[in-house]
Amino acid sequence: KRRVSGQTNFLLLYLMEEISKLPLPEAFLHFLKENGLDPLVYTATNSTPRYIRLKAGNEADLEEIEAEMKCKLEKVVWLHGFYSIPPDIKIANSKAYKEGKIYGIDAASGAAVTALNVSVGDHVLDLCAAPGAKLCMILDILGDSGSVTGVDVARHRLAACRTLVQKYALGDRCRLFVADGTTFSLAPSILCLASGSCKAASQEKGDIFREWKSRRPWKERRRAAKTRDNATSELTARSECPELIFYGCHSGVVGLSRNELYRSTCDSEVSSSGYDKWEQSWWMRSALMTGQLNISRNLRIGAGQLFNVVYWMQERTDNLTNLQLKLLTNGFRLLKVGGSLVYSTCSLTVAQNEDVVEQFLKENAFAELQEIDAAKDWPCKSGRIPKTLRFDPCTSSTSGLFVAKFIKLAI
Ligand SMILES: C[S@@+](CC[C@H](N)C(=O)[O-])C[C@H]1O[C@@H](n2cnc3c(N)ncnc32)[C@H](O)[C@@H]1O
Repeated sequence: KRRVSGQTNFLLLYLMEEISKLPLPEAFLHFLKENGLDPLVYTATNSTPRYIRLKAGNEADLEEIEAEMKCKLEKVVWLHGFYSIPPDIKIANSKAYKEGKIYGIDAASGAAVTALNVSVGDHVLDLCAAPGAKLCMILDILGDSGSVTGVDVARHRLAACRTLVQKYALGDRCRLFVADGTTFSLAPSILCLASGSCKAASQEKGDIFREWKSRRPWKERRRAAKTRDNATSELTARSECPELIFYGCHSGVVGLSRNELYRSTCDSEVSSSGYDKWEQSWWMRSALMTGQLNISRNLRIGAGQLFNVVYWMQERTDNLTNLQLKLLTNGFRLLKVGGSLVYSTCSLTVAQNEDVVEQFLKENAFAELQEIDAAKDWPCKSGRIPKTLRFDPCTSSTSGLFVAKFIKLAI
């Protein structure tokens, strides 16, 4: 069985190799041109290095890690704590990875987190958090302060994120909700816990959150399953009932009653008790651009479908643009006045990036684009809107990313 699947893989690789030698279809080249994209993004052989981040406190083990992985960890000079390794090196089997000393995260993603400028004590909201590379980096920077709320609509992906924060022992100040980010509306619970009135109220009730355990009591599991059932049957139920799948002992959840935790935030409260920082990242390139890549290659086999596919791409792009706008708008609502948010996508299209930013600024008078000071030494260029950034995969040696940073001026 193993031999057959090995032969199939070999055949597939061979076919992909042969297909990639064919020229890209005209309509696809036109699409790339409209978006200012170099076709090399799709035709060049992938030599982008892999990046790892050394978890804070493990700097002294660098040589030992290199010896064990049998490769040099090249310091990324423009990004603190990041190292590059050749693309063929697998980190998953290394001792350093298993012990949680290193984790894989693209340098451009690391730059997006750096742009957020997380400071001690910040309460950060990470919308679209799974699988959690950025969330881990934020928790690592925060150390023994603040909190991070991670939200993702895909339960299995957020479960992987939970495994990650536990593996890296970063979960103390983290809570994870399966929820629709377009309607999520819970303030950082740590603020509620800090206020004496909430504490007193929670002590009066029996139904309070105790220390998180992977094995939940039967009553709680049944309640979670019920929430899940509702969530799959109705979108509104999913958005209105976030499912808490993990919380650390200092995340502010322990000691709260369910009512307190699930109390929605009204706009007037947000100005003082909303999130300090907010990060939203999007996987458009894997969902859309890779789709385009595969499709474009398939098209070379069946060019007759070209127009259907271009139409499909357009329709899909429109839907995604609307969803991104909704996510941005809701996240901005939960942000404290004076707080900042970073919006990043791995899409390289104008529709998913500059168009979303432009529309968002039009609809939100109190949002202002901010210069990302740290970026002056980064291998990126300006997006079509000043102050936005683009990491081009061809020139930045990263997987590519668009980054925009906003500040909330008022409510
Ligand atoms: C590129 S991934 C995010 C990567 C992540 N920030 C990281 O650094 O590892 C995009 C995520 O958005 C999530 N997502 C899509 N639609 C969403 C929605 N409406 N609300 C919340 N999350 C959503 C997907 O499930 C997916 O996990």
